[in-house]
Amino acid sequence: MKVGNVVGLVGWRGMVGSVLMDRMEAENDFSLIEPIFFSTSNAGGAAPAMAKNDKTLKDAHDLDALKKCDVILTCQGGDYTSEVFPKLRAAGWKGHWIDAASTLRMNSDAVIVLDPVNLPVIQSAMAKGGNNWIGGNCTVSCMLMGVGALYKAGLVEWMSTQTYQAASGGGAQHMRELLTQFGTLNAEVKALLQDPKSAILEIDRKVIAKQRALTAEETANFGVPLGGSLIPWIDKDMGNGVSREEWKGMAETNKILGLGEGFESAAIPVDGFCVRVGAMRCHSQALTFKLKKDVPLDEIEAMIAADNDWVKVVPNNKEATLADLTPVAVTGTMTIPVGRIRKLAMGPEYLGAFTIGDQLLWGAAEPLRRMLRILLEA
Ligand SMILES: NC(=O)C1=CN([C@@H]2O[C@H](COP(=O)(O)OP(=O)(O)OC[C@H]3O[C@@H](n4cnc5c(N)ncnc54)[C@H](OP(=O)(O)O)[C@@H]3O)[C@@H](O)[C@H]2O)C=CC1
Ligand SMILES: N[C@@H](CC(=O)OP(=O)(O)O)C(=O)O
Repeated sequence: MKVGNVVGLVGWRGMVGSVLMDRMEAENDFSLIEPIFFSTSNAGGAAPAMAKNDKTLKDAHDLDALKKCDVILTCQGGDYTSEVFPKLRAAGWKGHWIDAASTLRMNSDAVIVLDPVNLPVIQSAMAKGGNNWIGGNCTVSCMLMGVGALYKAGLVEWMSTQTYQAASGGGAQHMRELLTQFGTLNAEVKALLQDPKSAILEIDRKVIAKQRALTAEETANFGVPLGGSLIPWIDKDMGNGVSREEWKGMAETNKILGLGEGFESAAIPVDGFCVRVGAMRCHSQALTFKLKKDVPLDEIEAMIAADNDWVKVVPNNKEATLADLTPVAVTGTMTIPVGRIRKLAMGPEYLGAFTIGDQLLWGAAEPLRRMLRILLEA
């Protein structure tokens, strides 16, 4: 059935929402829709420049206003989803709900959308009348954009991930906190740094003393210092030694691929450690695969490179890695580089790879934008 073009946009001025708006403008998506802009804080205020006929912000809690939309696209966060979505459905709204928050992801009537990887899963749900389309966890989406080819080819027996996740995953305040900490540490040793004869161990002593002395205010978001350190725990404690971010790795990877519970084929084991590092907005990850058979490296590289328009195989040498396989190189781009691809010492079925993605683009905004296009063009 043709989907109408009245699209309610909630959370459009947040960090994820702003990236989404930029991408929608760049891809001319607004030419296809009649946007209605919602706000949780400024109903009645002026909508942004992309508004067409309706130039006033609507109240994002006004069910009657929301019900007028054919599609609602929200980047407002999980609390908003938990509060508004059930009420809207209970009120009989049958429109399409596209959401960046994790709240509904594992519901049986929701699809985790990442169309370059799981268009068949999306199309099958659409054919059955599905109307809940949820963006995946950023780490999982970026990983599958990079190495989805190996899963599609049925080659993966299991995968282990070791992540290096950026501050942006926590939100805008976390990015600010990281930079503030870097500044504080630099200020602490500025004079010593300017003196080329100063002792590095004295600098080191002053830095660690300052890190340990950071106030509760200076670590309000991460809880402990991140500048010059790392945090090997992301998201909630599942109570069984696994962080929620690590749990999502297996749960969401399989759901995106249409494997495991509710599907015909068994889930593929995915496990590892998720670590917050002092990068700004790119999530990086080192991957270890146990393949089902020994496949030559050149075939693996060709398979990965041909999978989608955004993945880029980076030759496994130092020069190419430093040029193309860092968060600094990838930030703000749609490219998903996959490098350091090599067979590991454990045997010919063991494959290593390293991949990076901008967690606000492929990790959050882009799969939602593309889902909107899929609905509008159906
Ligand atoms: N950050 C991330 O990496 C990812 C986030 N997500 C999901 O997206 C949700 C939103 O995340 P994120 O975009 O980081 O959240 P933000 O905090 O940047 O924005 C969320 C909302 O906060 C309100 N807000 C209050 N003050 C400001 C301000 N100064 N500037 C902008 N907005 C403000 C806005 O609502 P209003 O206009 O109504 O006042 C805005 O829509 C998350 O809760 C999560 O569910 C998903 C994947 C990744
Ligand atoms: N948890 C991710 C960011 C995020 O929002 O994830 P999710 O969409 O799964 O809640 C991180 O901190 O890097």
